Amino acid sequence: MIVAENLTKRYGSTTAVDDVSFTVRPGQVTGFLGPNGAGKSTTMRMIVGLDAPSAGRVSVGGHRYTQSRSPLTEVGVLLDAKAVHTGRSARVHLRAMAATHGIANTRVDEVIALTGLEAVAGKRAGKFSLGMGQRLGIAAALLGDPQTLILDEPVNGLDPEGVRWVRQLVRHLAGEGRTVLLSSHLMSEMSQTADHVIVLGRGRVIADAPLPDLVRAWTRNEVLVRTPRASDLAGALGSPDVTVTDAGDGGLLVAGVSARAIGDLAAERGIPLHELTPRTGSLEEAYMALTEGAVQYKTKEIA
Ligand SMILES: Nc1ncnc2c1ncn2[C@@H]1O[C@H](COP(=O)(O)OP(=O)(O)OP(=O)(O)O)[C@@H](O)[C@H]1O
Repeated sequence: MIVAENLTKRYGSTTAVDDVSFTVRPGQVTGFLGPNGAGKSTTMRMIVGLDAPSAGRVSVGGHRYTQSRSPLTEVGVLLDAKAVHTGRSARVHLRAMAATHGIANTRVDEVIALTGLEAVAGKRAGKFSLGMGQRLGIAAALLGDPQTLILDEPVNGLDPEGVRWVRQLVRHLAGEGRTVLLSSHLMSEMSQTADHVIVLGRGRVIADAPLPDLVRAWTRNEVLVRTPRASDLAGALGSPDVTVTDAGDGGLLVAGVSARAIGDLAAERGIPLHELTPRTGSLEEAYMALTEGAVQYKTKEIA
């Protein structure tokens, strides 16, 4: 369990993390989301003691990470995959890490196999591609078989097979009862991976909820309807709670009423339906709505 209480980090006049409190629970994958510069990495660095909070506190497994006698076996961390780039081979790098914690070389071989690095384990890690470096960072995080995993953008640079592997891995680890905190900007990936999400915006927590609840709260369910009598159906649906918009190509997007109710109404009025498709909102839509006012680096809308 990770517990942050009123965590704050200031760099000069910039407040990178502003009075942030949250709990990351075991047995589930918690996604850590937010626009660029929202404070995710800074928060993660404070969790593992790489940055000292300006105010507040954070504990992992009931105590401060820096007070841990055996950090590698308690918390697996992937913060900056580039930080592992080294003149040593991947295997030697992992063995050196393992030696500091009395971890056997057989475990090094295990994590090399688990992360698909066997073919390149003898090569200099400094020559690794982005994806290989990322796999090595994940191997290092798993080395001590830790109860808690903190992974900052673990799928960055991975190929589709690697992305899927990370998803399956973290779901498996959470299924074993571990605590997993994972950041990513890839919303479709996050929606398949996380059970719970914490969203930061300009250094503050702007959402902390189970993923399905967040999507439900910040998106609206719509129904795509196609009928040759669109204006008749739109008229029949007319009510202050229902919005009907033209979806083009003879289609209507209807919000505020279920697909079943639309189907029943159409049948009652003898209006033929050619399509009736419920559309549930996505995490990406929810995220965009939620962070609209918290995006620091806005891009120009492409017409
Ligand atoms: N060492 C530092 N010195 C000064 N400012 C910093 C430092 N580290 C981070 N910041 C600032 O703190 C804010 C939060 O940055 P942080 O890297 O934590 O955001 P993030 O959510 O991880 O962003 P990204 O998604 O781009 O990785 C930013 O405004 C950043 O410029």
